[in-house]
Amino acid sequence: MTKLIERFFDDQQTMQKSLLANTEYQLEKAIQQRSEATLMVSGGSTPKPLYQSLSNTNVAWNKVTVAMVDERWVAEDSEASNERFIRLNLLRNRARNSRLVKMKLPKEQATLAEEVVNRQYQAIKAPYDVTILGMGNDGHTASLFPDAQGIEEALTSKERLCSAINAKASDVTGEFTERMTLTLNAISNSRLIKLLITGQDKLNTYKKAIAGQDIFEMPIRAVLQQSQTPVIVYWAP
Ligand SMILES: O=C(O)[C@H](O)[C@@H](O)[C@H](O)[C@H](O)COP(=O)(O)O
Repeated sequence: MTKLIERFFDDQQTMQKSLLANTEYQLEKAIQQRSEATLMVSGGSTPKPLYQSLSNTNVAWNKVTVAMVDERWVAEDSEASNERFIRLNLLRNRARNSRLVKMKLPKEQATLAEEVVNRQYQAIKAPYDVTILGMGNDGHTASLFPDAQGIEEALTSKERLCSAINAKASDVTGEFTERMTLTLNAISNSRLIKLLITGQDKLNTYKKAIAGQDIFEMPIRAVLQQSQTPVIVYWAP
């Protein structure tokens, strides 16, 4: 069982403040100790305020590699693109000098890009310093969706860092079922994982996740159950 640290707050503002301070500290510590830092970033609405505030901090951003945790297989200028979201919210202000490792390549299908994306991710220094994750009420994290095509390999491969995923269409995926995602193997190879969730529904989902075992039913369980890396769960109503 991994070290699960639950940091539950009274409101989102206090949560974001603490999250910002801790993330900034982790990046600065990494730069001090190893002259560089790696920040793995998810899409989703919950980390948006964190990214916006982080972009204004005094971290030595030219020493930071930012890499995508997951991506929808859409054009880079699409509103559904996580890369676009990261460029608009994080890679600006002082953080505009950081290096971005993207997942979306000009290939028609995610599966056709898997090999090259894996090679590019192999060049990122690991363990990653901070990995930011979200969670959906279907139990997905990153783009590790229950019942998706490719999920078994993404949760069990010991070599792969990134996997192409074809999710079952649902309210959560919308029309964006074709994805690229970090594998569990890559996510676990972090110094610290931060899971960001808000609202009562997500709290209920989280409680259901920690109460059960089946990682294919709720892929977030695989992150909560791994024993390699501490996970800090940030929650606010
Ligand atoms: O591309 C994405 O959408 C994400 O990387 C995904 O895994 C997200 O983190 C969760 O769906 C939670 O999203 P919210 O923070 O918007 O609830």
